[in-house]
Amino acid sequence: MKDRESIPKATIERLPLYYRCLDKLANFEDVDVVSSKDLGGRLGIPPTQVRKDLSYYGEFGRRGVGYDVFDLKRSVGRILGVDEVWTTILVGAGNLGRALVDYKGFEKMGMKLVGVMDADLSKIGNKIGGVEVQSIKKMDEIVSENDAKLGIITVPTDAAQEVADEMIESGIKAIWNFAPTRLHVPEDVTVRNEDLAIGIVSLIYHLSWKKRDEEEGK
Ligand SMILES: NC(=O)c1ccc[n+]([C@@H]2O[C@H](COP(=O)([O-])OP(=O)(O)OC[C@H]3O[C@@H](n4cnc5c(N)ncnc54)[C@H](O)[C@@H]3O)[C@@H](O)[C@H]2O)c1
Repeated sequence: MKDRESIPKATIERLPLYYRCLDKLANFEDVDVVSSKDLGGRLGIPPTQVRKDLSYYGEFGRRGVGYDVFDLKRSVGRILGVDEVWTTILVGAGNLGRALVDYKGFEKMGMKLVGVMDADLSKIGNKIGGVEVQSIKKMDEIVSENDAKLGIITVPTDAAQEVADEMIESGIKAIWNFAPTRLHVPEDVTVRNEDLAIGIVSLIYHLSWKKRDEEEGK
């Protein structure tokens, strides 16, 4: 494997796409061998890019034959770390929190939800996606009992930093943040911000410029 620091961020972000596609090929389409052209074609990624991305991590597949789907899925899974179970907590059992807890697809990516917490007393004891909502006061206990390292934040913006601080204090090392705000965290904590509004606004931007061009007869 190449020096980890030299691997482009874009390559790392494509790995989960390869993994999901390989999982589909192996488990739902019974495909044994796949070429970089076919794998890339399914994802809209040029085959040269597929080969380059994988080459950062070693030698996979055989020239002229392709990749063994099962082997490559296992290798990419290992590279990503999704072959392990990552115990996870979620804070904020509201609309978005509920939707995320209900989605079972994350389990395939190694995520195991061990606790859902909220500050609203009326929500404590309710079950969402089969998981009982617990008090935010139980965070330390839940994190240490389950050795949780991953935290998901689905609270309103003004509560996000406070929740992040509590998570870090209790031992969480990676945060998936859905609140549209920048979190301040120590260097050894990784944050991924998922700002859903950015996606829709960028679509609206394109629609709006197309409309303006049409109005001007361009
Ligand atoms: N709902 C969506 O589709 C959506 C889309 C984009 C972004 N978001 C963002 O996700 C976050 C949640 O949105 P939502 O629609 O689910 O809100 P919501 O109001 O339905 O849920 C928020 C939950 O957080 C809990 N909460 C508030 N403060 C807390 C604290 N200090 N500790 C623990 N729990 C606390 C509330 O009791 C509530 O259950 C917001 O930051 C929002 O901007 C939501």
